[in-house]
Amino acid sequence: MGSSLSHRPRKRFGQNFLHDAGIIQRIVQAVSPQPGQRIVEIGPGQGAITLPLLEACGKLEVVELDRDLIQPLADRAAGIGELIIHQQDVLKFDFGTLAGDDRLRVVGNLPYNISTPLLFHLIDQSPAIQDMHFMLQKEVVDRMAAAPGNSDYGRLSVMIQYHCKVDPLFRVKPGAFNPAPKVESAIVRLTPWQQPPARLDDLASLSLLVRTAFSQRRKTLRNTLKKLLPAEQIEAADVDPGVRPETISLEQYIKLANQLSRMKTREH
Ligand SMILES: C[S@@+](CC[C@H](N)C(=O)[O-])C[C@H]1O[C@@H](n2cnc3c(N)ncnc32)[C@H](O)[C@@H]1O
Repeated sequence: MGSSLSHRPRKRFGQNFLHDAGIIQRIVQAVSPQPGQRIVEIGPGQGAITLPLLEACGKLEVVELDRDLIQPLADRAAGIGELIIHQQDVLKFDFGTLAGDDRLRVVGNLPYNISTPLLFHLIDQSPAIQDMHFMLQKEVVDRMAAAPGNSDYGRLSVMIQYHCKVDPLFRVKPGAFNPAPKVESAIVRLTPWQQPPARLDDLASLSLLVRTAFSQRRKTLRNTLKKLLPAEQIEAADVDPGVRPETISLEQYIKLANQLSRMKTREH
């Protein structure tokens, strides 16, 4: 245990360790781990959430990049339950290799510097996931949960909401961590939809369209989507080409994406 206590948090790994027992308890209660469930934790660090999760479910897999944290973590888990540690970069981790029969539950106080690419990496695998509970920068949670018309509404909102139901749970103050981050944090629950919210012909079209639309938030769709979808095609999807990207709902983006797929098919 001595070596873990002397570990100096590493900024490049986004290490802000949770020490507030009340917050740790609230997170574990929100996850509500049950014996036998397949749970994977991203970035266990010194085990703040890992150990109570392990205690509740008896077996846990974790993905941690920092080699120096592995042995102290294994030592702490000894006698509590079966902890399987993958010393790897989670952005390259194939969650499919963990797949048994039940869908995975994913938990993590995420390194904030990789949170957006990590969310996109995970939603690609969402059919294999039952739910995810994450600590993130509060502002990222606000963007994930934002509705059309809100200034936080953007690419992250549309793409996450296409895959998952987003439930912001509670806020966490910087003082709950060591070292304290500069920003406020929040816990969010993401539950992948069993059925997509509307019929989408292909995900690549939605992704391209949303990225292009929000590349210039202040311009109208007519202007930003010019090279992808002419105004009459936007109208054909029942969307007004004269409006800005932040006013378009997920269902409307799906209609536009289907229009784009149809055009691509016609061109080939
Ligand atoms: C914010 S800390 C959280 C630590 C611990 N779960 C806690 O709540 O105290 C983020 C953790 O993710 C790990 N990490 C950073 N980048 C990672 C990556 N690319 N893949 C896996 N783990 C990573 C860090 O080493 C660190 O342990």
